[in-house]
Amino acid sequence: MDGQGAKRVLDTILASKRTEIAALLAAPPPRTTRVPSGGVFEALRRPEGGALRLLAEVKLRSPSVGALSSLLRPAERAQRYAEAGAAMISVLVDGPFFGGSYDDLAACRDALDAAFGAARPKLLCKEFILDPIQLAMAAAHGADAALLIARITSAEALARLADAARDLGIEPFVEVATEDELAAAERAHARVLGVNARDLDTLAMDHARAERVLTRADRGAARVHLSGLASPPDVARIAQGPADAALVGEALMRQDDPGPLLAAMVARAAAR
Ligand SMILES: O=P(O)(O)OC[C@@H](O)[C@@H](O)c1c[nH]c2ccccc12
Repeated sequence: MDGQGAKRVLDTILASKRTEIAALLAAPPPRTTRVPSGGVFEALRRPEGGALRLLAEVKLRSPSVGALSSLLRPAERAQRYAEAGAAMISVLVDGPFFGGSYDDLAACRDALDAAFGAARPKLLCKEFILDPIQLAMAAAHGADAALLIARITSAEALARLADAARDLGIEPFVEVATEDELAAAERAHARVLGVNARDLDTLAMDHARAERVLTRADRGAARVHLSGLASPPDVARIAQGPADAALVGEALMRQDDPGPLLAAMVARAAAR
């Protein structure tokens, strides 16, 4: 896909979200017994001399690569990720473009609670969030954190969404790609920052830009490298840099059994 095609996809996704939001607002508010756990910042923060934390993603497909492995159901996959040492599991809940759902998130949460109790990895709800109703859905379906993408909102809206997330007890996980977006994230008081090496408008990968933005980010934040990591040596390279944590999606989603690859990545996350 070229840059213009990618931009059109993002615009199409956002238009579809506005329709979904209208439907969510018209429906009865979500009810739940699931409670966010807190502790997301601490789970992602790398102690001095400690290992890079790893986040593993459940993403059944994506607009740029198409279908990925769906042999394991999301909840089974989340358990493999937890067994292999993921600090956090990111679940795509967008349906039309990424093949996910809020029910997938809830199934992951319930399976992890049953298998690991309080020692379970944290859960990140990944969605294109434009309205607080999506945050309420994330919390009701078991998220501990929700992705807020600086690229798709104004700085003011980003700060309001971050406050709304905190009011629900979930951690705003703010994704940025550029220095301007970083400034907006910092104004929203984000303490968990994801720096996407892939530009959402063009889909172009730029690891040098990601490292630069990560280096400029507040050292008090948990700083997460997002996208483009394919192998244990890629993880070892990020572990040498400024990031506290790194997120891996597609490479794990190409595996019918992601356990061995994630375990090998965790083993290479140690040294700085
Ligand atoms: O599959 P990759 O290259 O490992 O990247 C994962 C993750 O960063 C990517 O899925 C992502 C980052 N930001 C997003 C926003 C929406 C949807 C998806 C994403």
